[in-house]
Amino acid sequence: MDDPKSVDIIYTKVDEAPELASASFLPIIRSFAGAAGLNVATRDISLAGRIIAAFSDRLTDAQKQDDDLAIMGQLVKKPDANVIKLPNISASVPQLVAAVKELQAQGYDIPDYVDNPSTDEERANRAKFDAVKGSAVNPVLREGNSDRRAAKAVKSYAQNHPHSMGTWSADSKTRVLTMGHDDFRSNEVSTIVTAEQAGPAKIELKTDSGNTITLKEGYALKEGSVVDTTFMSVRALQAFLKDAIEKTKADGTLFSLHLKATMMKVSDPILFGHAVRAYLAPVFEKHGDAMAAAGADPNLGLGTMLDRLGSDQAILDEIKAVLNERPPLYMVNSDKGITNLHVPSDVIIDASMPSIIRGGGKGWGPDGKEADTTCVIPDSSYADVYEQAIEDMKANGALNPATAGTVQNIGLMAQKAEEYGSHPTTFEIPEAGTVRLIAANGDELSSHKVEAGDIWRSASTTRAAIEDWIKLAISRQKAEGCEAIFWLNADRAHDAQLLTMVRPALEQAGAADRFQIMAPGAATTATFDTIRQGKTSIAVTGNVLRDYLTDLFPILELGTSAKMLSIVKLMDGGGLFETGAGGSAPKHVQQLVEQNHLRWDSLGEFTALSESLKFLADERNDPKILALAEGAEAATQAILEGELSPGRKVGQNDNRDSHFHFALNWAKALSEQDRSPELAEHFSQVYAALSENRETIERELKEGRGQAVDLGGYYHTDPAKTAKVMRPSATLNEIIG
Ligand SMILES: NC(=O)C1=CN([C@@H]2O[C@H](COP(=O)(O)OP(=O)(O)OC[C@H]3O[C@@H](n4cnc5c(N)ncnc54)[C@H](OP(=O)(O)O)[C@@H]3O)[C@@H](O)[C@H]2O)C=CC1
Ligand SMILES: O=C(O)CCC(=O)C(=O)O
Ligand SMILES: [Mg+2]
Repeated sequence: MDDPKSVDIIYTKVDEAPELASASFLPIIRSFAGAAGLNVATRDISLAGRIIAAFSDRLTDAQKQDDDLAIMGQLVKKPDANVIKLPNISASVPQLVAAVKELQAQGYDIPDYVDNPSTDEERANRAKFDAVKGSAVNPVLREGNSDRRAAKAVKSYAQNHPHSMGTWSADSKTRVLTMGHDDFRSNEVSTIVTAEQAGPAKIELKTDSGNTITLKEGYALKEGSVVDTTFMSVRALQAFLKDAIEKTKADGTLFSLHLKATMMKVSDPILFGHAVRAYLAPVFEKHGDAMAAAGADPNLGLGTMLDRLGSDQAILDEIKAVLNERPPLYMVNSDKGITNLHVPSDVIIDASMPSIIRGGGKGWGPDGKEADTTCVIPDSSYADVYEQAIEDMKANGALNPATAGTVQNIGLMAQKAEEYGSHPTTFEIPEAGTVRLIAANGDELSSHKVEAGDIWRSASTTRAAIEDWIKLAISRQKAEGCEAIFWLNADRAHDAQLLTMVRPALEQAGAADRFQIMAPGAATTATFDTIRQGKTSIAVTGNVLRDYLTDLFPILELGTSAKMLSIVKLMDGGGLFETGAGGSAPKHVQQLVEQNHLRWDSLGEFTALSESLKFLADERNDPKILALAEGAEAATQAILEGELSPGRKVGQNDNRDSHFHFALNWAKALSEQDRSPELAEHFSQVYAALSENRETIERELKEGRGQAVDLGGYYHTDPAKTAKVMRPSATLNEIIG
């Protein structure tokens, strides 16, 4: 890491496909920004980097790393923060275990991840792993609300080059099943913290056997925060899952479960485990003890269970038999036999449901064929969005990306808003009793009667975050002048509290007539109606729907959420520019390793880069930086118009080729602008060198395509090996260098 005093932009170091792309693209950015005197530094928020930082006390000096995530957590609260954030792995336990294994093999003294820690040391290590697990990065960096939309050029490109869509038929058997009672949605209690109640609250379980267990002390509640508590009844969940399996069997569809085990890292792995247990119920009934003894924990997924059962043929045969008689499972990879229930983080609802909807309601079955799918979404808080989307497809057919309008999103995300901030206050209840949330002044804010195994949680959202979100919505609606809907349900406890702030704020701003307020299901139908007419709608939503909708609509409109502009206006004045709205595409890494082709599209990085530079230019009133920003925008446009984005197959252009063309067009634009004669002079030389050597560079970039490559690791790759693969053109490197 460079001298922090001279850092202008932080570009995050992450994992998987986006990190491979950075190996090629970041040297180009640094070279171009360097010409304007800017220093682009990196901070490591990768899974491997976070593990190394957490256990640095056990490592050699050469292996140690700073806790870059903690440093960035401070940075985003400073007014001059300017961060380009790429997607990083939010690790499930199987991913975490694999990363640890890889680091150990590379000579790092990282302890094993222990399922059931029994000594103080194991418990201390486990606490460190728990902090690294799941969506551990985004909540720390996202100190602002979210503004996600497709840039105009990106949207019109998608309309002119529509991606493939599956066909929907009115008699598709695909549907959503959700609980609708005894779940998080129906048990929710919500309140706004008063001045007297503010301060450290307490969460207590008074057991039916007469004991008091303190689940949490020092739960900091601020005046004006909306605080929710709720729980999922495990008894109702088990009955629901049993029934869902039977209904799926009767329908003759695939069984698929959709959760967010990464972002809801405490609750959703438990829900996932219940689903695995329900699906394999006959095996657990017969062999429960032997499976527990082997560590075949359903929360970790069928994949880990099968590994741990090793060669226990009797149980393995039994599992096989049950898989055969149950409804067929929706497959993550039917060639490799990886099911929906194998790894909790393989089926992430924000990406998995849109993919089914884009595909005409189809999923892949164990026979490698497409089939209608029953989509099991246990909690009913947001399930009706997907239900209504499916109904809309059945009634009106697939969305046409050539003519569809667009949905933008303004999401309430700042300061660990809503459910995504609830991990430290989520508990699997050890014993039947009553859970109470008690404010600092002793007021009881909520009380829930629970049973052993129920999942209880509390989430809070600060008034400052809510007010900032409403302001952002008002200013974006003003800028677009289009339809804008607050996706809030007056009949849901939490939303009703938000509405007590939203309605007066809109009135006060004189904007009430420019916004509608609709429950999520109705808003879904209305929004599809709007975009089917080619118009724009702004969805103003809470944190979870921010996540869901910014994959759902982009995947239908653009084919992927990787192309989205994703801006987080930090509440303390800085800017966080996320690259796209999607994930880190593990399949793309596999293709690179096997065929030396990286189909990752860096359009998200391109648009984030110009936004970050624009922000900096504005802040410093610096024409040189503005020239860089506008040049980057022109280069992005040239990539789109020239159809220079990566293709899916080896032999086509890949990620590296697109970076070369980006550099070429960026240099061209800079050589032609008149904001900075100095930059024009410098980049006319760069442009001349790149264009004169174009054929050589293109040939060098394509050498070795089709052959397997070695990156020296998966989670912790070897920088020299990666650079060799991702920067194969000596000519380009020399010009850029
Ligand atoms: N902001 C963040 O930090 C986020 C992180 N994640 C993490 O990412 C990992 C993978 O998540 P997953 O849900 O599979 O999502 P991904 O977005 O990685 O994958 C879904 C599919 O989207 C397509 N895709 C995504 N990005 C691109 C791109 N830049 N160019 C071209 N195609 C793209 C790919 O389709 P195809 O294979 O057809 O080419 C890919 O397989 C997980 O570890 C998850 O926790 C997930 C979401 C956001
Ligand atoms: O933090 C994560 O795990 C994923 C984030 C995500 O999906 C999103 O913000 O859209
Ligand atoms: Mg998402």
